[in-house]
Formats: sequence, C-alpha cells, structure tokens
Amino acid sequence: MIKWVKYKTVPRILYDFSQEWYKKDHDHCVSHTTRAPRSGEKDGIHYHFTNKEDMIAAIEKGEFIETATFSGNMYGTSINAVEEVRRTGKICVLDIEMEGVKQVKCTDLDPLLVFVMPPSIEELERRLRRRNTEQEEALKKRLETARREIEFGQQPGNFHVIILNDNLDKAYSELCEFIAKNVPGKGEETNGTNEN
Ligand SMILES: Nc1ncnc2c1ncn2[C@@H]1O[C@H](COP(=O)(O)OP(=O)(O)OP(=O)(O)O)[C@@H](O)[C@H]1O
Repeated sequence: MIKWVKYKTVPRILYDFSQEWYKKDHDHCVSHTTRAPRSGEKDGIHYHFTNKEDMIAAIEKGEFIETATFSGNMYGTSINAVEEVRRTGKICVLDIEMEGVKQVKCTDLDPLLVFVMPPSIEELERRLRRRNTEQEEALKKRLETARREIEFGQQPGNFHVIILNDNLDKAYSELCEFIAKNVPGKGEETNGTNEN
C-alpha cells in the first residue's frame, strides 16, 4: 500500500515504493535548485541545493540541459547529472516542470514524456495546504503555474502519457504499465506486484 507522499511525488513513486528490479535498472537524475531544503531533504539525494549566483554562472557556462523558474525558485538538470546516470547504464529519469519539458524536447535525448496530473486544482491546493511547506504567496503562484501546466499537459502531442494522480497506488500501476509497453526489455518484469 502506497501512503501519500512526503517528498517529491515522482521520485518517491520511482524509488521508495518500487520493486527491486525497477530500482536496479532506472535512476532518477538529481536536479539542482535554489530553493531551501525542506526538513529531511538531503543535498545530492533529493536535489543539489545551490544558490542563484552559482546557478546562473553554471547556466552561462552551458552546464545545464534545462532550467526553469518555478514559484520564484530556479530548478535545472545539469548535463553532468544525466551523464552520471547514463554512465551506470541505467535509464535516466528527469522530474521537470513545463518549461523544462519544452526545452528537453529540443535536445536529441528523445525522451519518453509522462505527465503526472493532479485530479483538480482544488485537490492540489488541499494537498499543498496539508503539507504546509509554502507561504500563502508561494502557494498562490504555484497553483497559477499548475493551471498552466495542466493545460499544457493535456494538449495533444506534448506528452506520451497522462497519469491521473488521484490515487498513488493506481498512478504507480499506470506508470509501470507505460514502462512495460515503452521501455525495451521491461515488458515481462513489470508483471510482478508491488508489495509495499
Ligand atoms: N495521490 C496523492 N494523494 C495524496 N497526496 C498526494 C498524492 N500525490 C501527491 N500528493 C501530495 O501532494 C503534494 C504536491 O505534490 P506534487 O507532486 O505537486 O509536488 P512534489 O513533487 O511532491 O514536491 P515539490 O513541491 O518539490 O514539487 C505533495 O505534498 C504530495 O505529498
């Protein structure tokens, strides 16, 4: 049984509640962010935590595949972070926002694009208020961004699959099903049950 999540939803679906075979063959690429770590978040695991000045300098040096500003904080995926995953022979998983998706589509990475969508803006607001990590202003900005992202996510051609995250167990199963169909060599292995 998957409980509702404390840390980032997508990495948690992929890591904490997945089967051993899945952990073995896939990896989440660690993003950079200028936002402050939340309680329990570790540098280099949940994010590479950095500051605006250093991040801007690295972007200017061409070290990032994609960057986005989200709720006043910068986020980005460095080429190094993707290469680190690829070097291990694993499939690299990027957890990125709308602007990042647009940018990554312009690279030659040929990604499989998955949109994990909240059931509604109202439900997303309830979830975020329950988590209680954003100030009111940041929460409002985030919901505005989410509205735009949901619109973008639903436009045909922007993603390969839309996963409705009304229930985390169901969202997880749909993600496994998508992987089974689209990632070579994963068809049989995804037939096992998630026992967490
Ligand atoms: N199926 C679900 N049921 C209940 N709560 C959920 C579910 N999926 C996600 N949440 C909660 O909703 C909140 C927002 O999730 P969302 O995926 O938008 O952000 P996140 O990736 O977890 O974090 P970040 O703020 O770093 O982007 C989180 O607190 C998460 O724990």
